[in-house]
Amino acid sequence: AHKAGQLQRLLHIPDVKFDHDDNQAHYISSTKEILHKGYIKYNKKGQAFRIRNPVDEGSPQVIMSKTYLDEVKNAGEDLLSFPLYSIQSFLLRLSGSILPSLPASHITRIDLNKNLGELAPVMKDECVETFKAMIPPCEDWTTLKPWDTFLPTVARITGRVLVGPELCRNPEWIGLTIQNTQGIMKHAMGIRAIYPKMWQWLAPWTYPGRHELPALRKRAAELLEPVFLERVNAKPGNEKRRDAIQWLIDGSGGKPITPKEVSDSLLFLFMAGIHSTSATIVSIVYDLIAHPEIVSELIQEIKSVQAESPEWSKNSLGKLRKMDSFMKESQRLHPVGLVTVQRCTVRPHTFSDGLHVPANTFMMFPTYEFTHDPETYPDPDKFDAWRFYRMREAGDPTKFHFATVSNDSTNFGAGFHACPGRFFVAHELKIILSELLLNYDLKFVQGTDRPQDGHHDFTVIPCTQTELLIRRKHGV
Ligand code: HEM
Repeated sequence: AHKAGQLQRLLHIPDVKFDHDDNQAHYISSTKEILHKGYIKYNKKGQAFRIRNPVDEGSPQVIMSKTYLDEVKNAGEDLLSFPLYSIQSFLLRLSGSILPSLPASHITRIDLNKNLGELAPVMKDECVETFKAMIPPCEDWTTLKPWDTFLPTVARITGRVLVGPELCRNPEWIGLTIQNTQGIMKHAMGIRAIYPKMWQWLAPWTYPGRHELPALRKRAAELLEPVFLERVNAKPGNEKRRDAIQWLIDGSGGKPITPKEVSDSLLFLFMAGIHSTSATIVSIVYDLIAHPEIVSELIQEIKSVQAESPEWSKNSLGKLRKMDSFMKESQRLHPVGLVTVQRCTVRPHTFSDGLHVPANTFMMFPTYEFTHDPETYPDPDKFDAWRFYRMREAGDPTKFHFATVSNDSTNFGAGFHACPGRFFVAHELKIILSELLLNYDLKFVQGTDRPQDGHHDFTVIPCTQTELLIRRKHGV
């Protein structure tokens, strides 16, 4: 009854389907086609459309046109909620998972961003150390799987900034953060496989995997506890550490806070940050190798910036304008998701043009289509490394940065919830790329073909199996 109910309430929104093989598997492998079809047929005319939700048949998804973006950005949390979307779509309250953490988003938005400049040299040191451990120091070509190299690199650099040197290199901590991210997906699927929607509420009592995520969270809190106690018991005059543990403790405003609360917030940040950044750098590396003509210009830019300021800072990283443009173009062509700005309606709502959506509706925007619309990005399928560099030079130099969000550039979301980690990501990627470009040569094992992305539902995954050849540059 529930299933029919929600669908019934959305029947006034046109649905878009496959002309043939309109089945679950086709949705999971080819959502991109459906989004394109609906974008052309409805979104371009300012209308929303509805598509099947392959993992939750009872909750169709509404794909909004750009004309609704400002209204969605301005809507309060009591009307359109991002945390509620995550809770409902990943069944977070049923699997024993962490929940979206407001304090974690807050300290990323405020404290991490305030400290970015000072953290840049620390991030570079961690990158150099990780490369030493991961890449053979050989001046002959050796093979390397970029996913297996850059996932740990990103985990360590991000970890260094979020949890400091003690935990960021602790293999058990790193393992827990990865298992937590994977476990959330696994258990949402597990619960859906066992229970029809109307019986899912039983999962916290009867689902066989219900103890896994809580046990993992408990262990993470135990690992954090000694570091946590050191911080809370530190003498008042001691210099404070610059990391998320400290900011979360300080942000509690003197209210008692437990290691578990802090470690849950940290697990949330690792979930938001590691996989997305790793996938992005792997795509960037593939594009770098596929377009060797841009390498020397990038190296020249790094060297001229470093000649003025040898140590990375907010200012010097900001001067890597060509690199910034190249990164944004790579993300435009190879994003980590086809849709962003996912929201769930808390109560029924009627938009200003009369579109009515009931409570509990999943809505989202087709970012891939926005960033491949020839009216906004001429020749949209062409890789043009300096596209955004030229837009900055010709137009407004404060716009079109990698970390800029606008109604034409929504890979980091939009409005209040737009990714607060995006400025950090821009720094991290520039530091990793500079290290690679200055010290290593790279090429594909066979030919020069860039590996294709994988697609699963709305997720885009760069090929994790491709092998590259790498060698240390002579004499560096
Ligand atoms: C390339 C890497 C990344 C991408 C593509 C990405 C993308 C996104 C997107 C699309 C959202 C949702 C925005 C919206 O719906 O309006 C988001 C939210 C968020 N991201 Fe990122 N992100 C990345 C890396 C990171 C990192 C490294 C961190 C932390 C250090 C982070 C922390 C967060 C947090 C805390 C939120 C929730 C914000 C809120 O609810 O207000 N992200 N991110």
